[in-house]
Amino acid sequence: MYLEKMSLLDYRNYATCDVEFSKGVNVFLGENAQGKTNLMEAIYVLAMTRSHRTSNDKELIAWHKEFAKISGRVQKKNTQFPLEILLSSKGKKAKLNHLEQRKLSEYVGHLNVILFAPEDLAIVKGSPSVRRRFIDMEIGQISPIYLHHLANYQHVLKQRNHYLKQLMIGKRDDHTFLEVLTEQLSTHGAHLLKERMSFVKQLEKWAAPIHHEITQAKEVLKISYQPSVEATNWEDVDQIFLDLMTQFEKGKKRELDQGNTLYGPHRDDLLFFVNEQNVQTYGSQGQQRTTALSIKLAEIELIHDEVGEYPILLLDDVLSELDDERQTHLLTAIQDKVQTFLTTTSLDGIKKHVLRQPRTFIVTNGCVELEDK
Ligand SMILES: Nc1ncnc2c1ncn2[C@@H]1O[C@H](COP(=O)(O)OP(=O)(O)OP(=O)(O)O)[C@@H](O)[C@H]1O
Repeated sequence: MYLEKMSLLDYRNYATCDVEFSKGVNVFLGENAQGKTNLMEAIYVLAMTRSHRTSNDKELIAWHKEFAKISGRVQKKNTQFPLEILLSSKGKKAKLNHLEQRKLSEYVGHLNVILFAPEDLAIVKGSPSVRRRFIDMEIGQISPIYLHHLANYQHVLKQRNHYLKQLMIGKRDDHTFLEVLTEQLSTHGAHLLKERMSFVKQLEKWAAPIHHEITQAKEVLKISYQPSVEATNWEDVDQIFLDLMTQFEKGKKRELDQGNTLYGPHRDDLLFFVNEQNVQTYGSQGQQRTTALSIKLAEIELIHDEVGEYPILLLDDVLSELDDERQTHLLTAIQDKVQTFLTTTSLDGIKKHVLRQPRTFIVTNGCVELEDK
């Protein structure tokens, strides 16, 4: 799949902008703070309905404006369609084929995107919440039902935490409602866990050989999901539900003492091991970078496997951060099959010969122009 064109209206520092992209490599070249990342972000929002940089949609609207619009046209093997996102202080609307989608989860997944930015090192180095968000965003792209369970899980979790606090401070003493919430949480939680376990297995299947190759067979990458609840069979959603319920029963006193939900997918983590050592704790900066790169490249293959088409790839400010070998590996892996967008302040540090006929855009103060050849 590829994004044929995109238009912006009052998006960040763009008043208006219309760009037609190449199916291959697109380069956004410009000085600092001109709007290169804003363009990448707009593509990401068009695909995912939310930014990778902020959870506050108001920041995306140009200063002193009421609303912002991003529209684009997607080409797939057998179909093509327009997408549109409208952002306003009242909320956002997502249109697929000019029709507003009632649920954002029904919109997400029509344009698949993988973003690789320097912050992605946090998937390896950062806190468990970063990794949980990563898993949720990536599975959400290939499974709308996952997003449905996730939204419900988060809603019930909030309610349950609030109710546990009220029980803790003695404002309530009826445990029947807690049981109802526990059952609902376990229902949605079981679906999340089943999908996460299967996703992590797939991710490892694709990432391990890529990592092996980038490190010239020196390193073996393993990825392990760390659940806060033990289940007897991760492929059986009913069994996971029962195991969650059992854990809540066992841990009831602890939860009531702390007024908080202590088990379930919102407490889980993902660990990366290189040659059997936890790369977050013991890995060098280089090993952590390679791990992040392997994961991103694996995701491209994973989406292709699930969806039948390659996603588009956004490389925000990462190419110059990679050494020659990793750069070559990345660019060769995507060549001719993945539509790629990359930002840079200079093409100097970039292996231009590997980039076959890129389309270069000059970005200056919220304006995008095709480079004169
Ligand atoms: N809501 C907004 N309205 C208007 N301008 C905004 C808004 N949000 C950010 N900006 C402006 O966008 C510019 C930053 O753009 P962006 O983050 O895309 O920079 P960049 O070209 O990627 O730079 P760098 O190379 O430093 O990463 C800044 O000048 C900032 O003031």
